[in-house]
Amino acid sequence: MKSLLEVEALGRTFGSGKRTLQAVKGVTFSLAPGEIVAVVGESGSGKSTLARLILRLLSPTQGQMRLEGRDVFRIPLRAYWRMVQAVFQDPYSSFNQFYSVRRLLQKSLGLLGPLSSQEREARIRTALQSVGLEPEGILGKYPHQLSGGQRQRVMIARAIMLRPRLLITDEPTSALDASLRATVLNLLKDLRQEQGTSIIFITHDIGQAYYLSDRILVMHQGEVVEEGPVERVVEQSQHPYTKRLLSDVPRFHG
Ligand SMILES: Nc1ncnc2c1ncn2[C@@H]1O[C@H](COP(=O)(O)OP(=O)(O)OP(=O)(O)O)[C@@H](O)[C@H]1O
Repeated sequence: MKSLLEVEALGRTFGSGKRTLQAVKGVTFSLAPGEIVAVVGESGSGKSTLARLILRLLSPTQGQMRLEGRDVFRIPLRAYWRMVQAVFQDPYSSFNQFYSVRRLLQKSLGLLGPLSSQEREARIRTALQSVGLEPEGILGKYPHQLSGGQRQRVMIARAIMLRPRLLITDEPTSALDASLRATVLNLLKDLRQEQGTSIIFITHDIGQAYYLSDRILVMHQGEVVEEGPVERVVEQSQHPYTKRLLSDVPRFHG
């Protein structure tokens, strides 16, 4: 199958001289349309830097990326963000606190160009309902009036409202309790099923990666040390670092 995204020898260095830190090193992988790939690794392994590079919030110091065969850096940013959207772990810092939920969502819809007001309202309502939020109760509220779980779901609604080809999620369930966590994971599955969205699911939780993804990339100190179909990586991991990550998850023992 033709790839949606190809990432080739991607790298990012911070600082210079003795203080140089290579946060992402030579990362190469591709993502098929409708595929869910988990990126797992401990804190500091470079997962969020990789997400920011793919989203073009940060420039790489090495490597290339192609989206549907096109050099990513030749695609205008607005057009790129119509195709590639993200959900981060801390929605509070990503929202303008002075905007109501309605205004936040309308602003994002601006990326799609002119839409009729009925179309805008319909997209916003459908997106909120699909993350289990009642539009009437939430549209007039401001970020500080929402719970952490509600903010996280508004952020997911905002991303999926644009119907991106690729969704990057960075610890999207970290602010949620167990039942909402399951809701969000199932929502991501449905999104792939119904719209064929590809997903890069970043997590330190290998259990969630196992539940949701087709393939896993294991990152350690900026590099991908192991990659493969989820069952293979979990059941017959090759790299000592992956084995160590798995040994921290009680339910995978035996
Ligand atoms: N803007 C920056 N300037 C300098 N160093 C940075 C910057 N951003 C990230 N780093 C460093 O790059 C390394 C990788 O960080 P990154 O946030 O990508 O890891 P992570 O795997 O996402 O961790 P976490 O799970 O804690 O979010 C870390 O050592 C971090 O301190």
